[in-house]
Amino acid sequence: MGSFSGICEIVEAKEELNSVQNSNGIHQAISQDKSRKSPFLKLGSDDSLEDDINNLFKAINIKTSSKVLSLSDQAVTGPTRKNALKKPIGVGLPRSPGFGSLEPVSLKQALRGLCISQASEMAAMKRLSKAACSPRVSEAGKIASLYRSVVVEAGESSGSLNEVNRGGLGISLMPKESTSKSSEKLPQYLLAPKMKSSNQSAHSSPRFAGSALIKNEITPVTREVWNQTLKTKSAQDKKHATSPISSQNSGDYILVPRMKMSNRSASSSPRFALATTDNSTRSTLRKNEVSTSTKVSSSTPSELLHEEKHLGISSLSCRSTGGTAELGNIPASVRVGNKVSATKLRQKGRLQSLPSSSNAIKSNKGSKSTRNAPDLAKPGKNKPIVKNNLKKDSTSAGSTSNTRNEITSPLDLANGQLLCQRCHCTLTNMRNGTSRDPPASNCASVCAEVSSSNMNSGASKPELASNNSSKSRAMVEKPNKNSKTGEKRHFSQSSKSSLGEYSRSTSISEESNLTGSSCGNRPHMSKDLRWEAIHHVRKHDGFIGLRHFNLLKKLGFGDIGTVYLAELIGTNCLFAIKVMDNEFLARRKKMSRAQTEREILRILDHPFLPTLFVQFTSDNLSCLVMEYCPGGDLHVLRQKQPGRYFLEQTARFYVAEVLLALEYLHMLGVIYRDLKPENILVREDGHIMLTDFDLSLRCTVSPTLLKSSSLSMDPPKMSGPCTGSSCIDPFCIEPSYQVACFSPRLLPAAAKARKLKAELAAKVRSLPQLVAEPTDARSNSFVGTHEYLAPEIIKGEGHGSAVDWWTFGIFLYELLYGRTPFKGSGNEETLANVVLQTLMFPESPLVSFQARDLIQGLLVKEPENRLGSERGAAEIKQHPFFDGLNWALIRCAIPPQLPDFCDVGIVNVASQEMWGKYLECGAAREHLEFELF
Ligand SMILES: Nc1ncnc2c1ncn2[C@@H]1O[C@H](COP(=O)(O)OP(=O)(O)OP(=O)(O)O)[C@@H](O)[C@H]1O
Repeated sequence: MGSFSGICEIVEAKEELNSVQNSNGIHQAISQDKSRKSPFLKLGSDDSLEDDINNLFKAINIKTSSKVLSLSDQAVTGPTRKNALKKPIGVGLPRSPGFGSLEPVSLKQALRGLCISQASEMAAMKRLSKAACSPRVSEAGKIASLYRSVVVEAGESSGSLNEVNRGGLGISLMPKESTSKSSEKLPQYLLAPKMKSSNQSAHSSPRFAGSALIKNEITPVTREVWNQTLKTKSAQDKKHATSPISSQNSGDYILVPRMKMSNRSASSSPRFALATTDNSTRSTLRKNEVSTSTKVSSSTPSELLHEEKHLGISSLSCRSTGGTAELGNIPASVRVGNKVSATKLRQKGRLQSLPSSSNAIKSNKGSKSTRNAPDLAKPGKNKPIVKNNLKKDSTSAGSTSNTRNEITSPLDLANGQLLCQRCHCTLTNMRNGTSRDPPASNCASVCAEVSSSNMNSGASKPELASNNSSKSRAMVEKPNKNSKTGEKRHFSQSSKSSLGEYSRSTSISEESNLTGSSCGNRPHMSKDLRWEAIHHVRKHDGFIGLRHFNLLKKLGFGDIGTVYLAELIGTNCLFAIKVMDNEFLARRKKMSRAQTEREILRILDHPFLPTLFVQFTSDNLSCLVMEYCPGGDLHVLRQKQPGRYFLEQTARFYVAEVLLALEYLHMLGVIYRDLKPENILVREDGHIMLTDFDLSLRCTVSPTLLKSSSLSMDPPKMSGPCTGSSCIDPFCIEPSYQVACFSPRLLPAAAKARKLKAELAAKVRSLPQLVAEPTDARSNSFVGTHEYLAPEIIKGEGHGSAVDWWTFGIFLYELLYGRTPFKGSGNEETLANVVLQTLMFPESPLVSFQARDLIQGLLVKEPENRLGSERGAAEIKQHPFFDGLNWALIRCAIPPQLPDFCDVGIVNVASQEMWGKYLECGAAREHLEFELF
């Protein structure tokens, strides 16, 4: 009867099951059934034999069901469970005439019914197993999503944590070991088909493992995940406890592993955030190193000492940090990075144990004087026109080296300071109340601002972070309250133009850069925290001067001044300060050069040109505070290459960036006139920076939009696979100079793509072009460097912007061949060669036809026939040598090599009065500057 099936039966059966489970015996079950007088048993109570059989069947059913239930009890809930309970019983009953029927049944019928019942039972068990598995899987999914959510939550501020723990989560849901162990206990017929498949299948095996079983299996693994998560979290928490600021930057501490996964991110321009795995990792570590050094240089005692002495320049002292003890709290990736940094720092510390004079000399390795040392031995090598002896100072060298050697870690946690991995600023422990200095909160806001902006920027977060880490350092230390001295007066006497005022005035650009805008007036650097740092100092002290900087190292010296690496006191901001002695300049009639440079620097805003942060005059020293480039210059870099020349792809990268810089300068009406590898510095990210504008010529320029009709003079194209410039990869290596017969056989699709690309490139070429070439500019100055002088300059015919394309040709030649094309045994011979000698290419190294063709086009002696003379950079950019290069994305491209960072040496200048002693001027390859008219 149908009326006896259903919930009632199930409920009854369940109760029975509990009893059976407890009693472990059929007889007991039967007796209990009897004693309970269940309705089910009542049905067959009239016939003793059939009654017994029924009881027997029932007991069997119950026992079998109990197994199912015992296994599935915890796993199966709700409807599934009901079905599971119902079916083994409910299925058997209606089919068995004896069960649920008042009609008497024969033994045969009963036995048949038993068979049917058992078969049904097995089928039901199978179904149950499926039913049990399915929720299990979904529960596993739930657990997975739960963990995900937890992990996401834990790593909300750190994307890479998510990555890391997602990996862990995946593993946690595949408890192979426990699965196999559990499986061993199961009947073979249940296991075999399931266990052959994946782990997921193993979960589905009819072990009827409920959620508890799943939990048991997963727990050991998930515990690991949890532990990892918690460890990371606790490390973060501790960091947070150390500084609330760090919470916003916490993600940075795990950027290292994440960045390993990223493709093309920070290492190109940090700002533009693209770099490969290795590059980004290297970049990160190197940034750590740099930041470490920076941190060292900004140690508080030094600054206090500095403040006490009221000096613009002081010896540097460093304290031992307690960071090592705290490293356990830092994620491994960070620890590794910092270990590397610390190790390198210690090495640097050893280096710094040399007297400062040695440092100065060492540091000048990359400077012009030292760079040309090998060349000086050669006959006819240009000598500097003005070269003062290098002033050596050994004052407080010992103390400096000692203190530097004490440094162990950039993470100064013991002192409540952390080095922010995002902006490399020092994070002061605010939560512990150790920070009482207003600038700390300023840093907090600065960091918060950058952090939040970075957070908001989605995928580009790490890249932006790495960008800021390399470029920006915020201030945290307390201001120099005693520094409002004479310099302030200087600042109040602003003078913008006259040389007389120049010697006693202060910054023009300081005002323009800082007033009313914390971001300065350089859009491409607007996010740079160095603006904030300078702004803060100026706001606090009312001015900014030499006394606000710690000199760390002499970077080099040129014709008109000496360049130092300097740190803005109380911050971790590094700058290159060019210091020029006004008296010296006036004496040597070089004031105008200095002024030209200053004026040009003030208007620059380009990724491949220096940013002038501030300028001021202190004690008759004119100072330009600029971006610091830690990678040395291309002259030094070239010397380090095998064969002392660059590979063509490398050279192409550098000349392409230089070309963009020159194009920009020309658009501003600046003819550079002094292009040479020495003036091209390598940034931390491997991109270039064109410096040194004291020989530049300012002129007017009228940009012209050339229509397609006037662009018919496309340079001859070479046969080669890549003829288009539509590739999104700025440096996709599709050598257009590849000879067709060496090309791999092309698939039709590839050929089609190439054709499309070529067509697109043709269309791009036919678009109107903006040409801003100062073609009318003329100068009769005899300026430049002998080997780079254009023929028209030597001949004194007057020159214009085409001289930059000549020097560009010499520059490319030198990068590719390791020497300049017209170099003679002496300056005279060199000049004669430039005018008279035909351009020759050495057989070795092998250089592509395209490169040689470009050089040939540039080194045309008549400026009017020279490539670029008509349409400037736009013309040159279209040369096949640059085919396949995406100019718009070049600053996002991965540089050919990352620079070796110079040691942050220390110049121990005892007092500001000694600045003059450190001002040296000289030249490596002789600069010529004779105003003829
Ligand atoms: N921003 C910078 N970052 C790192 N190093 C720099 C920076 N600016 C200059 N230098 C180093 O200082 C040296 C001298 O600088 P610079 O050439 O600008 O001085 P100069 O007196 O104008 O020289 P020149 O004789 O070419 O006119 C450079 O060769 C370079 O090594």
